[in-house]
Amino acid sequence: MFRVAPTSYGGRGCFAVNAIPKNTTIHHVPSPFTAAINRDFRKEVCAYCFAYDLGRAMKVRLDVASLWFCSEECKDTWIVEEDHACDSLISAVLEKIDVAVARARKTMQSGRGIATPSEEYDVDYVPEDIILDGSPESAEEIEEVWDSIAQRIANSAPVAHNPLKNPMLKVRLLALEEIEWDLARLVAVALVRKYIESKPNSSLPSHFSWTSFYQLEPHEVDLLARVPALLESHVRVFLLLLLVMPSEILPHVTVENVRAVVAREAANAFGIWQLPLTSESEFLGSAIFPSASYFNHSCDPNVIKSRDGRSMKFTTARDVNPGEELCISYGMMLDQPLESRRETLKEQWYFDCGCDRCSQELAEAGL
Ligand SMILES: C[S@@+](CC[C@H](N)C(=O)[O-])C[C@H]1O[C@@H](n2cnc3c(N)ncnc32)[C@H](O)[C@@H]1O
Repeated sequence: MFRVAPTSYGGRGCFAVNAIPKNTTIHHVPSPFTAAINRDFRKEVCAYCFAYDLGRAMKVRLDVASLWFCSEECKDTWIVEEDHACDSLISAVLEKIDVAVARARKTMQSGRGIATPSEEYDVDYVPEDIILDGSPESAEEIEEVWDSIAQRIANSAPVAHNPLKNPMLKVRLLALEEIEWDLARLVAVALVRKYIESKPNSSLPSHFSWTSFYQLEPHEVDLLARVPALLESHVRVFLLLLLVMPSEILPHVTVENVRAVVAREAANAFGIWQLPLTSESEFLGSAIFPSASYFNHSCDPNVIKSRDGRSMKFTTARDVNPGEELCISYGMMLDQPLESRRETLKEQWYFDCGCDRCSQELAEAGL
């Protein structure tokens, strides 16, 4: 129905191959490649269908990992579709992250100082001066920070059951901030998918494919230019994952792969919003649906995106001609005047909007 091809103004986009009538579902993605519910909502949002009941706690909890569900059915379906499809590694890694972070944060809060996050960590990679000094000012500085992290890791041999050499540093490292904790979960699931896809005879469905995810446009430099402090967060997430990931996934916990995820999460993730969607809806988390990330934004979109449970659906808002680009709206800014609309897009998605409506309004304003 549509194909992905280059646009004249903003990378690749989706173009109708044939005429498409209004109200046609042109794309449906059953489940995210990776997603994370924001920490504040973890107990209030179903980890399978993303239902949110005005702040009421979900009734059903998975025994391992901090995952709550609105029903036994959602829990059982999540176990089969998500966890079993990935050798039960998703629940295992989420549990390991949560135990390590929660324990380290408790230790920090209590001021007790020394913590032993887990006896089972078999790596002792943590560089001693990991708490970065200042913010990166250019792409080169970002490279330098990651190069130095990668080098130090390459130089420190993993030692099985090494006693923690610098326990306070590890506690500081593991006591992630809320958004880092969410990001660690999102990155961890992506790396589990990568590991599963790399196994011989892997039969993961295409929406779980790391290869497809990797083809998305990275936005690391844009993101760090806007929020430089996130570089330290990315490094902390990387080091945490090195410390907690199970041995079979550890080879995939590389600087390159972790950067690949955080760089693609920016500007490609879809918000998980409270439904029905209104300007008052709570922002519950983020999800990545790689095949849906090729839709560019238009301030006069011909496609409506909608979430149904954990799936995303894309439906034409009007009749579309063959060859016409299919565009969605990235956010709720369409009612705003030209200038503030363009500011929002620049601030949140890092681009100067090249859509027809903006071009026309810019020309009318003599800009
Ligand atoms: C989710 S991706 C869309 C697919 C992207 N064009 C690609 O090639 O991968 C979002 C990025 O596409 C570009 N983009 C999307 N809509 C645009 C628009 N209206 N004007 C200019 N660039 C746009 C921006 O670079 C934006 O950060």
